[in-house]
Amino acid sequence: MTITSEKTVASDVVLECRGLSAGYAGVVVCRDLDIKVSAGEVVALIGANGAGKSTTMLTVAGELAPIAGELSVLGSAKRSSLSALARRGMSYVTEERSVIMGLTTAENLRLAGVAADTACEIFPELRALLKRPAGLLSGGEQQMLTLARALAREPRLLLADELSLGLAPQIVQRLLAVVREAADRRNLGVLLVEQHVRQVLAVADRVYVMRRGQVMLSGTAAEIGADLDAVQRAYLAPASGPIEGG
Ligand SMILES: Nc1ncnc2c1ncn2[C@@H]1O[C@H](COP(=O)(O)OP(=O)(O)OP(=O)(O)O)[C@@H](O)[C@H]1O
Repeated sequence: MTITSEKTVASDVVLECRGLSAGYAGVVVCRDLDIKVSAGEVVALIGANGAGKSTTMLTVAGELAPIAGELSVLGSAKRSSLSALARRGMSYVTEERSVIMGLTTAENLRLAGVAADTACEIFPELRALLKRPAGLLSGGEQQMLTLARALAREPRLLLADELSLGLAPQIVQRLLAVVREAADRRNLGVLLVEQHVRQVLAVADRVYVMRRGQVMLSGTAAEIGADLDAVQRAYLAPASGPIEGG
C-alpha cells in the first residue's frame, strides 16, 4: 500500500534525512530512510517491535553515526553530537526515566536551568509536586517533569522515543496533547516514536510506518488512520525472521 500525498505544514525544515542507513558497528539495521519534519509539525514514527524506530531516533539525535545517506538536523548537514545538537535547539526524550530520583521536582528543574514557573505553565500538575522527591512521583508525573524540562528550554526540534511507554491512556493523551500544543504555539517540530498508534494519530500531522528497518508507508495521520486495521495487519504485527539484506 502506498500513500503519497503529504501535507506541508510549514516550509521550515528542522529535520531531513535522505537515503539514510543506520545501524550498529557498521551493520545496517535501517536503510534508505527518507524522513522530513518541518517546524510546527508533529510527525509520528510507528512500527512493530524491532522495526528500527529507536535506531533511527538515535541516529538523528547524533548518538549513532549514519552509515550512508544524508542527514540534516536544524539546518546543518554536519554530523553533530547529541550535546551539540541540544545546544542548537534539539531536545531528545526517551521512555527512560531521566529525572534524578533523589532530588525534588523543583531541584530537578533547577539543575536543568529551568524556572519552576515555566515548567508549571507547561504542566500545571507539577505545581503541587515541586517539593516531592522525583522518585516518589508516578511514572506519568516523572514524564511530565521530563517533558516540561525539555519544552521549557524552547527547543526547535523535539525527538521523543516512547515517552509514554507503560503509562495509562489518560496520561498518554495528556503528554501527547502538550506536545501538540507546543508544536502549534511555539512552532516546534516533533518526531515522535509511539506504540499508542490511535492516540498518536489523533495529534500527529504525518506518519511514517516502519517495518524491518525501512519506511514502508507514509502519509497524513488522516490517510493512515483511514485504513488503520489494514496498516496494523500489514506493518505493525511483529515481524518474523531477520531483516533482509543487512
Ligand atoms: N545496540 C545494538 N546493537 C546491535 N543491534 C541492535 C542494537 N540495538 C538494537 N539493535 C537491533 O536493531 C533492530 C532495530 O531495533 P530498534 O530498537 O531500533 O527497533 P524499535 O523499532 O525501536 O523496536 P522497539 O519498538 O521494540 O523499541 C533490532 O533488530 C535490534 O535487535
